Amino acid sequence: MQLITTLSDLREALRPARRAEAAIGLVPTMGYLHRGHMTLVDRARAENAVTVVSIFVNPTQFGPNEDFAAYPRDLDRDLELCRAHGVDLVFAPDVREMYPQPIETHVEVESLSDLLIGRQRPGHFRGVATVVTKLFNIAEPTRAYFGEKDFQQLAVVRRMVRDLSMRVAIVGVPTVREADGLAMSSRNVRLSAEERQAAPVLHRGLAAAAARFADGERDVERLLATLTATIGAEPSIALVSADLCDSATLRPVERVGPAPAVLLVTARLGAVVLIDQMELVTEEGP
Ligand SMILES: Nc1ncnc2c1ncn2[C@@H]1O[C@H](COP(=O)(O)OP(=O)(O)OP(=O)(O)O)[C@@H](O)[C@H]1O
Ligand SMILES: CC(C)(CO)[C@@H](O)C(=O)[O-]
Ligand code: BAL
Repeated sequence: MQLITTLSDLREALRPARRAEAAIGLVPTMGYLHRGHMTLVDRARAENAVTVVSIFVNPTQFGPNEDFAAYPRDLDRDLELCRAHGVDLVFAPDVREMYPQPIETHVEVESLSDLLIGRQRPGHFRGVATVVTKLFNIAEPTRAYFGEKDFQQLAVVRRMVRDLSMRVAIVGVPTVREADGLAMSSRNVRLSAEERQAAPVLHRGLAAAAARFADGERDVERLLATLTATIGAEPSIALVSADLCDSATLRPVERVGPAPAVLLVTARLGAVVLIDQMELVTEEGP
């Protein structure tokens, strides 16, 4: 496995694969890797000749009062995990390498970036779409892997790739959870013991609403009431948002079905903001 920190070195390292027309899988991350990331890596390894993991805490997707500085980082531990999972190249540039001067060109998916998390984090998805475009231009992957945990981000990336005719195939990977249901996330390490104890209620709320849906409930207000009441029973959690949206457009739905819908939740536990999601798909399917 090779650790690469410059754009030119990554392009050079990928030259043999490109000459051989070998498939390149890219897993973009912000590091502090966990089993959720490694499911993306394992998928990339299974489907490509070369697997690249990028580790870059992208400053342009964090707002002024967000946790860029506090975001967990441990490159040595990340490299050990990547080595153990057979990653070929780890691309871990510093901010100066990715942004040698302030950039004036931005990518933004208009219809998907200012609602839901985009309303809570103005400019976030412009930062995400722009840095992912840079990563795609640098690595020129055959496939790129993103988690369904960041459901809105995945929708933004899919729409960007479609709109800009990018040649990369986007692969969505289901959310990986702890045994108690909490979605694995780098930010979980910042939870206090009490907050960690309370955090699984996010998943419990989603599961309770999904169970009502499976029992035939199609009324959006009732499904959201189940979600919010379950989470609201946990006093140490501040619910930021709970939405039931069309999975493709992320617009609120009046009733669920037949198009797939998704429950999206954001909550604050002390200084940590966590997100989670759960899709609701009717038997009729899409
Ligand atoms: N539990 C998980 N299951 C599936 N994919 C995940 C999971 N956690 C992260 N990912 C995916 O890994 C990629 C990198 O995410 P990132 O590095 O931001 O980690 P993270 O765990 O989402 O951290 P945080 O949410 O705290 O920023 C993203 O595509 C993300 O959706
Ligand atoms: C996709 C990504 C690596 C872009 O910085 C980040 O948003 C993330 O880790 O989800
Ligand atoms: N996966 C989350 C990326 C962020 O919070 O910036």
